[in-house]
Amino acid sequence: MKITASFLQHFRKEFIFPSKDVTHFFPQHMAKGLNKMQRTLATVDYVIEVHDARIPLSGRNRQFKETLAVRPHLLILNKMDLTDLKYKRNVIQRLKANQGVQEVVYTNCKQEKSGTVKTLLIPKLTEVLMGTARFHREGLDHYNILIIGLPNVGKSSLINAMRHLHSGKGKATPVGPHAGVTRSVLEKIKVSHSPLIYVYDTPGIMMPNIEDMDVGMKLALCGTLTDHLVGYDMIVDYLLFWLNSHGYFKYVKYFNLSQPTDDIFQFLSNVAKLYNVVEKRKSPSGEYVYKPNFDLAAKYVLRAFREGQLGCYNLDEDIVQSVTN
Ligand SMILES: Nc1nc2c(ncn2[C@@H]2O[C@H](COP(=O)(O)OP(=O)(O)OP(=O)(O)O)[C@@H](O)[C@H]2O)c(=O)[nH]1
Repeated sequence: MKITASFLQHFRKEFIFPSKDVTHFFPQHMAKGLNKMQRTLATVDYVIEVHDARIPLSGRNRQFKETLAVRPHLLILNKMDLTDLKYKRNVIQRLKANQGVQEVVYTNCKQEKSGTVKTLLIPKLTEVLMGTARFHREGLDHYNILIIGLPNVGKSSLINAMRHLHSGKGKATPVGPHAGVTRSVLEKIKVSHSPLIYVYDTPGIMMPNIEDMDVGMKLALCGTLTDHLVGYDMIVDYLLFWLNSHGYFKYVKYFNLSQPTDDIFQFLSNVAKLYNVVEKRKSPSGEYVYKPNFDLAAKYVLRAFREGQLGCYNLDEDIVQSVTN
């Protein structure tokens, strides 16, 4: 069966990504954060940028340098448990060659049992800190680090994992599945004794860089934008398009379908039936009609994707391949 690209067919020409609306929900929150960040910078030695490993090349805000006046040296690609690691080497090469990143570390901050923060991040951080010029903070016995990144990429989870590693203390920075959870006041947390490293509790939230619709939809798929502003069914339609056009059909079995489909309405109807999210309504003639709840069905699909149930993907795999081939 030939799977066509439904998203392209239906929307590419007519659909303009609602980037303004989507990013407008952040301004107050982000403006405050930026203000705080800028005031904090005088006492910051180093900036760590966190990004989602499923979109290693898309959506990063490259204005970090101007906004923060400190160059982020270390890029953390978090949620490595959800990405396709066969592209890891090429992604790192590409980031270093084309995006001016000096160091890249992959982490999984959700299941820190896997030890990525302890075994990969802390040693790398120590190494880069030792080799970094300290500007006006020369001679001080401790390092201050500011963590920045787009909403929902795992900044608070990273701080919690570092805090836990060092002190055995549990969660203190709020973590949530939706974009824009962190709001608290800046506080310093000790995350390493030797060298003495502190991390600012409130991670800096940056505006995503939505270059085009593909990038916007990938950001939405990873939960970096506000779902309801983009539209649940729209995000799922993009997901279906992406999976089909890359030949990934794990979703067929997961949602009990008989075959792949590029029809978003048929797909969501099936999911709605499977999860029993069908509304019963009385028609004007008195008969009952059953209407699938597309929004709820789409939420189930998104949750499955974001938990890795539909497979682990690098949504930038085309860009990575186009460079390395
Ligand atoms: N699978 C997986 N999920 C993660 C990982 N790190 C964080 N998460 C989840 O991603 C979601 C967002 O995590 P947060 O730590 O709140 O992200 P944040 O960047 O601080 O979010 P904002 O406060 O919105 O900026 C939560 O549901 C976390 O449990 C990871 O490495 N793997």
